Order: sequence, then structure tokens, then C-alpha cells
Amino acid sequence: MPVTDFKTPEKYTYLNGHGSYHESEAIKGALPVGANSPQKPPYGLYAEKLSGTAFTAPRHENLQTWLYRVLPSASHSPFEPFMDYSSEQLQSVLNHIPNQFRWDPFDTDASVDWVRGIKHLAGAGDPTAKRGLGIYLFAAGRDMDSNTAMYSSDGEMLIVAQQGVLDIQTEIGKLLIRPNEIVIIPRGIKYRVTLPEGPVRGYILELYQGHFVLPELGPIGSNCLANPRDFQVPCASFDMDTNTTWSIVNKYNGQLFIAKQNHTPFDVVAWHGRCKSFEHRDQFQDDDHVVRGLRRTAADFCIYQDYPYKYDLGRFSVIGSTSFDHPDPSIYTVLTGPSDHPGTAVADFVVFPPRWLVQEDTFRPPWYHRNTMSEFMGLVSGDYDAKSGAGFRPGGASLHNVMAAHGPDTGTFEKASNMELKPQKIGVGSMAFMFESSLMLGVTEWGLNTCQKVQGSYNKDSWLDLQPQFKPPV
Ligand SMILES: O=C(O)Cc1cc(O)ccc1O
Ligand SMILES: [Fe+2]
Repeated sequence: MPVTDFKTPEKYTYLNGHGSYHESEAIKGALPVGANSPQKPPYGLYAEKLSGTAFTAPRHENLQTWLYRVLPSASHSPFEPFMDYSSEQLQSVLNHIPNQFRWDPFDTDASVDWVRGIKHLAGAGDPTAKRGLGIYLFAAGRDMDSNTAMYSSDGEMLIVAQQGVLDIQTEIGKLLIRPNEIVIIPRGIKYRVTLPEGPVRGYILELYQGHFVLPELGPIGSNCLANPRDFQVPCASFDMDTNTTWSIVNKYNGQLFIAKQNHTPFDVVAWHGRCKSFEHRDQFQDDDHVVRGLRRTAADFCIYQDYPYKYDLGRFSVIGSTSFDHPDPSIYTVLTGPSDHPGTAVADFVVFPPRWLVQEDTFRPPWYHRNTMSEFMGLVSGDYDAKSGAGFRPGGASLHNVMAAHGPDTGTFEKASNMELKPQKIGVGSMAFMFESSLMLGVTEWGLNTCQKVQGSYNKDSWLDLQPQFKPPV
């Protein structure tokens, strides 16, 4: 049984499925039939195209959404710097430090809204080159300013709700996101966040390059992990408002800009968008990944989606070892942001849901390890099985960067090496997650000092008490 089974309030309607072409009309007949840009679209709507890939991207990769709206997005005043936030907040110098890091739960802040409540914690690469990723924390206690919408030109955001409820109105439709759910907002999509149940907190992974896709299943076969039908895309829903002044906030190379317009950005009456199924690996002819003269990349194996969508992590169908040994955490990948190299992600989004452990003669927690990938972890709820103490807590985080040695703490080691190996359900009521990246992550000044959450005694509390267990034969 899925762990959560959220009810959908009537206000929200979704289309189900990742990897499908979707279309949606808030008024019947608002989508033109057969054409994208007729001389006069139905009901006097403007046709507007949002491109998720280059116009010339290969057909199997090409992404776009056609919007039919009351006024086109271009109808706004020039953008100006948005002075009402700290320029350090979203783009700051990255410090590359080899240490293991752990943070106490980040503060909630009831005085700020979504726009002002996003803090840059770590990252790699550069949005201007469309390379790399950013990791942010959010904490907000009030609705976004009235008549204000936001969008990011920098990348596609995967938002993990940890505390509180996010009501997100987007150009495509409305989404309700509760703790244990995630939402993906593609580059360029305008949205507005209100808080129906008070303060919120959570984590954001922004992919400066490409799009989140479902991972390959390989020998697992055609089901399990995150099943495509459990991803939900909002149905078209629009407001009629061409008399009020709206502010549009744009995250552009980590800086915020603001423009005004005299109409709501949430005026899309109908849309259709593309989602294409993937090319299969056995079409490859050689190691050089050249098929019919086209160079292929990891991205070509994937299913893309270019509109906002949500997913309940409780629906993740976990695969694990039923014999012995601890498998790699890649079996818990929900979505991946591929690089140009097959199997090596800019960032994977990995979860550790409640699951049974049954392996015999096995040290069941994660092994001690050093990883060429960097591992940023957060906790939505409960406990994480690799850490016995109270150090890794919901709303907190840890970072084990490229080759930073880590693994179970002393308490977990003692317990797991001596326990009777009965079938054991772990993580009940818990959801830990990992943003795992092939890139070396730098930490911002906010993450190192300003937030005041770094645990100075993380190494000592976790690993310095480990004792040699070596007993050579006499
Ligand atoms: O370090 C961690 O806790 C994350 C993790 C979990 C796991 O089961 C295997 C490897 C790994 O990095
Ligand atoms: Fe790890």
C-alpha cells in the first residue's frame, strides 16, 4: 500500500501521467483544432509558445507548450532590479571545503513570503552557461505579495515540501503540495505561492541544465520506483483580470528583477504540451553512441515533461535486496537530471521511504564510503537509518561532498553489527532524501555562517568514537 493517499480538494484537478502528451481546456473549444497558431485563435485568445528546448532540438528531445491566453506575456514594463531582497540570497560565492557538513533544522521565518524566503545554500556551475545546479532552502510564513507572480530563467526547480502546505497557482493550473509531496516547476513558468495552513519550510534543487526525467529501469522491468501514472499535471484554470497592476519577479542569473503589467499572468484558458517517450538503448550501434548519424546522449533515453507537475513520495514503490548485501541507493531514484554522459547525473533526486530490510548475514545500513558524486541529504520526517543520534533532524541537512568519507555513526555501527537479522521494517513515518550530483558542491556564506545551523561536532558525534574491531588470527 502507498504510504500516503492524499485526498485532492475539489479546487484542484489533475491529469495523470509522466511521458504523455497532455492538453487541457478551461473552456471547451479554447484549443484550436489541428493548428497551433491560427489567424484568430478561438474566443479571441492569443497563442503563445513556451520552448523548453532549442527549436532545433531533435524531435525525440524537442519540448514545448502552447498557451492560449487573454494577453501575451510580452505585455509588461521593462524589468528593474528588485531591491527588496538581499543580493546574497540567491547567488553567492561558493566555498569549496572537503569537510562533512551537517545542519540543524533551518529556522522558519513567519515574516517573509516565498520570494524573500529562498536562501542559496550550495551549488555548482553557472546558470548563464546552463550548467550545474543550485540547492536552496525555503522558509516562509506569509503569502506572496498580492498580485505578484515569480518565475526563474535559471532552471527547473524541484521543490520538496517539508513543513506546511504550498498552494501554487501556475500559468498551467493550480497545484496543492503537502509535506511528502514534491513539485517540479520548469524554467520560465510563472507561479504564485500562498500558504493556506501557515508557515512552510523545505528544500529546492534547481537544475540549470536540462530537465528532470524518470530514470531507466533496466533489469527491474517496466514497473516500480516512481510509476509514470502517479505524476500529476494541473488542468487549465484561469482568472479574468485586465485591470489590476501585477508584479512579475524574475530570477535571472541568481538576481531578482521586477516588472509591472496591467493584467494577470494567470490568464491561460487552454494549453497543450509535449511529453515524449524515450528511445530505447538497444538502438545503439556502438560505444560512440552514434545512431543513424546522430550523436546521442544520456538525455535521449529519457521521458521529458515541460509543464509543472507533482508527485506524492508515498507512492514510490521501493525495490531492495531480498538475499544479502546493501544495494546502491540508485534504486531509490525518483527523478534524474541527466548530463551528457550516460548514467552520470547533474543531479539525481533519491528518496529513502519506509521499507522492509530482510538481507541475511549483511551489515544492513549504508556501508562506509567515499563517493565521486556529492551527496546532499535532507529529512522530511522521522529518522534516517544511517544515523542513530538526534543529529539529523527533519528540516535539517547534511552534505558529503566529492570523496568526503562518511557512513553510519558509532551507535548505528554497534547496533547493526550485532543485531539479530530478522525481517525489519525501517523508516516508518520517515522520508529522507538525497540530491546526488556528479559535481563538486560549494557552500555559500549563508550556509556556512549566516544560518548559524552548522553542527561543529558532526565528525566527533558520528565517527571519532569508532574503535578498531580487527582481531588478527593468533
Ligand atoms: O550516505 C548516505 O547516507 C546515502 C547513501 C545511502 C545508501 O543506502 C547507500 C549509499 C549512500 O550514499
Ligand atoms: Fe553516502
